[in-house]
Amino acid sequence: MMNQITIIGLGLIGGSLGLALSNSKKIPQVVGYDIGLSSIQEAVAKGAVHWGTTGLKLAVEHADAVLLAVPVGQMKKIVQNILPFLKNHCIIFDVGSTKNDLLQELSPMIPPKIYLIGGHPMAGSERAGISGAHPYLFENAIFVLTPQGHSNEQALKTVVELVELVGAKVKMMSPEVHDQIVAGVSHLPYLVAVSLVNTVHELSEELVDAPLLAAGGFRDTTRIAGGDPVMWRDISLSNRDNIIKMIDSFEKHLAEIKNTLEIRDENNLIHTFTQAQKNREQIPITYRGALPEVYELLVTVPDQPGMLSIITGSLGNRSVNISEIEVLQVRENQEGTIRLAFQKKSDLDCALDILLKQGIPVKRR
Ligand SMILES: NC(=O)c1ccc[n+]([C@@H]2O[C@H](COP(=O)([O-])OP(=O)(O)OC[C@H]3O[C@@H](n4cnc5c(N)ncnc54)[C@H](O)[C@@H]3O)[C@@H](O)[C@H]2O)c1
Ligand SMILES: O=C(O)C(=O)C[C@]1(C(=O)O)C=C[C@@H](O)C=C1
Repeated sequence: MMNQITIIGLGLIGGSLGLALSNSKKIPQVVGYDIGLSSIQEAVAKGAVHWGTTGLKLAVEHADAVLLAVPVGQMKKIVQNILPFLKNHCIIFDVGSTKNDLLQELSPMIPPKIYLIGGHPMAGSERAGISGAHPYLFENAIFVLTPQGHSNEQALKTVVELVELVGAKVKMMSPEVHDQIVAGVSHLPYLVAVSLVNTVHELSEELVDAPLLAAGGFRDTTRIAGGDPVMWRDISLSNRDNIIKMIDSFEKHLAEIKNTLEIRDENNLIHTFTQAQKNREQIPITYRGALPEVYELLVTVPDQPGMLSIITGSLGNRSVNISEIEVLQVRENQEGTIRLAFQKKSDLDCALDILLKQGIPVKRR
């Protein structure tokens, strides 16, 4: 396929792509570059890259493709710095969360015989850095590609193959449409989560027990607020206009609910909530990016060391394949709940049987 891919930015996304590509054994040289020496060391130790360097020329001069996985605000500077070292027909492939501004900024810099293809994996996490990297992060995720002028058929085919190699599914669209959509499905949720966390913080200054009562609903709706502020600053500024439109729309919906409450309009409340319930059910469940179709169990376990390995060990011994594990414990030193998800119903049935026989409290979700 190609001999060398260089990943610039060995954080959550670069590290995860490196792990998936290295594990595939289809790319002889997966090379890493980062400004942080410790990220390079960890990436090499984890097997995300075959070797890494803080020397930019060394990192990219033999690369068939350079994968940019740094915050959006860093991309332009990096492209400027690597261009003099790239060989002809090298593909620059970025995975930034916004596309239109970024590609407009990068495109004029790209010389003939160098290709530029924009991409965005719709999978990630609130955890920044290589420590959160995972080889299966992109499994079944949608991976948007926004090829434009500085591409050709062969370069695009290569990038599609790379995306499929990491387990993701390609979706082509224009950078403009991509940015309009992610303003709603990704950027607005982050900003709402931020506002929610800060609102409850204010409340807790007055009512100190507020955090104690914050349970699943609060946790589920605010997880993303734990994301890296620098990454989100860059995303927010780069997709500013679309985000502002989405905030306007969100404010309108919230204002309608506020008004309905002020006039105590019971019917309208039911109408709005029912509509939301139906709309959420309509989100496709086939892909990981939306709501994955999984079979779930909730396991109640005492907060003791080793419980997770006892559970996973007993399921593993019987070849039950767990697709997701989530610790739902809200407070330390108390009984906690673990959510186990399976892709096959037969795995769920088997897990239920094994855990019940061990006297572990478990129920279907
Ligand atoms: N986190 C997500 O959920 C997610 C999902 C899809 C796409 N993205 C996009 O992927 C990109 C990377 O995000 P991430 O979550 O991996 O961030 P991260 O903070 O985990 O990793 C970024 C890495 O880039 C390095 N870096 C920063 N500036 C650099 C520079 N000038 N030169 C070399 N290395 C540099 C950092 O040291 C760090 O290791 C961003 O553009 C982000 O918008 C993120
Ligand atoms: O935290 C997650 O689960 C994510 O997938 C993060 C998420 C998202 O909003 O969906 C965040 C930003 C990226 O550009 C893509 C994905």
